[in-house]
Amino acid sequence: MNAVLALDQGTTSSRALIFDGRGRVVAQSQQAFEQHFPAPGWVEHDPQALWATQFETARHALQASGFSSSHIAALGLTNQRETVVLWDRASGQALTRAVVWQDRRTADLCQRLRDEGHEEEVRQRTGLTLDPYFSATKIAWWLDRHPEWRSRAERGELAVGTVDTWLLWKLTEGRVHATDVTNASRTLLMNLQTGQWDVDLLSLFGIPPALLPEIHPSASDFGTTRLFGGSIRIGGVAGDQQAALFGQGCVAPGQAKNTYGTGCFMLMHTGAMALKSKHGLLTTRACQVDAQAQFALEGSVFMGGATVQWLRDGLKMFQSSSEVEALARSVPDSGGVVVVPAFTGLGAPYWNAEARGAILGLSRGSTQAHIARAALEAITYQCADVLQAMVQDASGSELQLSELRVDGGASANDALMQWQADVLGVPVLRPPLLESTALGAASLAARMAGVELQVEAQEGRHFRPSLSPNEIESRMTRWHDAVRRVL
Ligand SMILES: Nc1ncnc2c1ncn2[C@@H]1O[C@H](COP(=O)(O)OP(=O)(O)O)[C@@H](O)[C@H]1O
Ligand SMILES: O=P(O)(O)OC[C@H](O)CO
Repeated sequence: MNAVLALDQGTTSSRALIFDGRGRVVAQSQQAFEQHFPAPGWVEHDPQALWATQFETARHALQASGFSSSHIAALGLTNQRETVVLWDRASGQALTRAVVWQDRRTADLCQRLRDEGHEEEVRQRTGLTLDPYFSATKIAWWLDRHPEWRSRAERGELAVGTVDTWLLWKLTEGRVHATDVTNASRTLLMNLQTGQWDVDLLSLFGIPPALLPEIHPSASDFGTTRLFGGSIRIGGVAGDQQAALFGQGCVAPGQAKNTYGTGCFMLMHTGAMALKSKHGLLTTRACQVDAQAQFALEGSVFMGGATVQWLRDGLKMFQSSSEVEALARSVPDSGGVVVVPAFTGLGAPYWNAEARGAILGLSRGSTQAHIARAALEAITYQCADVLQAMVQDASGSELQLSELRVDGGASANDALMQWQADVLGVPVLRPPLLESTALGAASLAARMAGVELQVEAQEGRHFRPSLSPNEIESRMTRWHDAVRRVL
């Protein structure tokens, strides 16, 4: 059988999808889990909840499909990146909650390392910036506060990993402690060129090598799981944003996608070339399917769909995220209101961990609808800043961005996509299947199992830009003025 099971462990939910040989979804299951906010700026997940929801969704999807494990050619795993888990190798139990990518508790440590002059060296070696977003300072934070954990880590009794590594350990019942290059490239510990842990970086962050998993290409042998009745081969692992890039078919230099989930993550494939950004973007690994390393430029925006969650849960404007579209469309414009959703600082291209959110331009006539519209526009402006940086970085090279492919939960919002095309001045293409992340993981696994998915080309929806260059400029100027104020 050519069916493939994809597990997508995201920031707010775990999903499992079963694809047939043509890349069609034959069954799926999704479960949300609790978000923990123990202190301002802290975000944690219970590792056991990540595993339990992921395992349950896989079981449900298999049940719903009517397939048994013998029908599944391979399993592909994709995950929220940077989030780290620490566990005891003997018991397989986590020592503490996972520290999530959005968590800002290590802002001071990052600042200290910057003050000591390490920023440039870290950027050269990893392609990343010294920001609490990435895994290394989160691990250092644990070991600095728990000397006994450090001693146990040095003795090889503990294991650390991004979420893929934790789930692999669970799926293989402790037989495999591994990750792939895309996930490892988000830790601040992997040398971008060699694709291996960098001993100087391990020493800079004080991380014992015995804690870390092996790094493999994204399509490779990650062992087998026997938890679903038979034996299923795990053939693909990738961070969710790189998996989406692969799933959108962006495998050639210049092809780009933007995923609108909790955050927004725009990635442009740059082929075998690690393009260094001069405009605040990250250089990262794209999915690797053979011996050749692949690279991408990335702009990470922390508050994407999470801005809509805040309107829903924080301001109680509506019950379901999808209601934001009608509310925002009920006014012709934002009435001069600008929302800067810097709730957890600002990511690319600003990289400011201290900035906090603001609503500007309020008048007596401002309503919920104006704020909702301004919040959606803020998502599009943040992505426009990233695209602008990407175009500047790519100028002078052969990379040409002619359209932006989109996916993720919030890309279902037509208004958001139209306003996005408007401020980008570039067509936005939305495929019929928004689950590019899971499809990417499935394609990697299928490839490893030798059963390439024959995905049928299907017409997506195009959103074409409709604003004049002057209008784009005036909106972006107003946005940049607001950003300057929160910085
Ligand atoms: N119609 C919509 N308009 C705007 N935002 C939406 C819409 N539907 C979902 N969202 C937002 O998209 C996010 C969920 O997308 P998803 O891809 O499932 O995220 P993740 O993988 O980060 O968990 C949530 O933040 C939600 O508020
Ligand atoms: O879980 P998502 O889809 O919000 O993605 C999270 C990113 O991987 C964080 O870098």
